[in-house]
Amino acid sequence: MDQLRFRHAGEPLLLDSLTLRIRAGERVALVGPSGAGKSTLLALIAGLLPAAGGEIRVDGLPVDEVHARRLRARMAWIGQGSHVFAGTVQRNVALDRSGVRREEVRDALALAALDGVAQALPEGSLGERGIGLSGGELMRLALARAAVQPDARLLLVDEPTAHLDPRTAEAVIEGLLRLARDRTLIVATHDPALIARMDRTIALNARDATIGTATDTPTDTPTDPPTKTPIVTPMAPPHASIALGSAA
Ligand SMILES: Nc1ncnc2c1ncn2[C@@H]1O[C@H](COP(=O)(O)OP(=O)(O)OP(=O)(O)O)[C@@H](O)[C@H]1O
Repeated sequence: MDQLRFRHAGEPLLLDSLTLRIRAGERVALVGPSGAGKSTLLALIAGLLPAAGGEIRVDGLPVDEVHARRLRARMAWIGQGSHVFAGTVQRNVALDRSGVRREEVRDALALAALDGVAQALPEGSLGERGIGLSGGELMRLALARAAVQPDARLLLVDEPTAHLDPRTAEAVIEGLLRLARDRTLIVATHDPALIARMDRTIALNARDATIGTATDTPTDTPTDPPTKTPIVTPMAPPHASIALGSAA
């Protein structure tokens, strides 16, 4: 993205002159204090919010109304607010994709470690058996949904381990890493365990610091804690874009 600017209606500028390049297959943690704009940036990348200036490109295509439909198919949004409808976990994974094969759903459930609850009815669904799912299982349901979208090469993930106990969080992280093997991953998170598993950390500063400035840090090894002295890496032209992982 190049010189990206954004403000919520009636609010001060939240992101200013944000220039980033994310390469195909990279796993990137978007970090920063609450309110720094991590979820907002994910929504901008997804084309759910219009930028006030600058440009975001995904796989060379500008994220705008003209390309919205094509790009939507290339992205998957994974968040705790994922909607569930009345029906089993298995049906919730298949959604209304008429082309999805039974084996693909089975593989997606296995990837998200949901095979044991394939026939359960998520909480809030209207079925008779009302077994319900935990927060971690709902997050893994969102992972499994992304897994049956072969064209979704860019995973936009919002706080996948928030409010989860460490064991469940680890299961979600493992599922996410398996899913991201041949895809590009951008994850907004505060979780050091998840940050440590990413290739790179991009830190957004709070509004009262330098508005929307990003600092960019490689995450050296999985065992290293997130570094406290991020290196600012100004992007050389061509200012870029987010490239998508190639198909497996
Ligand atoms: N629809 C909206 N209208 C106005 N302001 C909004 C809207 N959505 C978010 N904001 C504000 O924009 C700022 C950034 O919010 P955002 O959710 O992107 O932050 P975040 O870094 O993801 O925070 P957290 O870590 O708490 O999830 C916050 O100050 C928030 O109150």
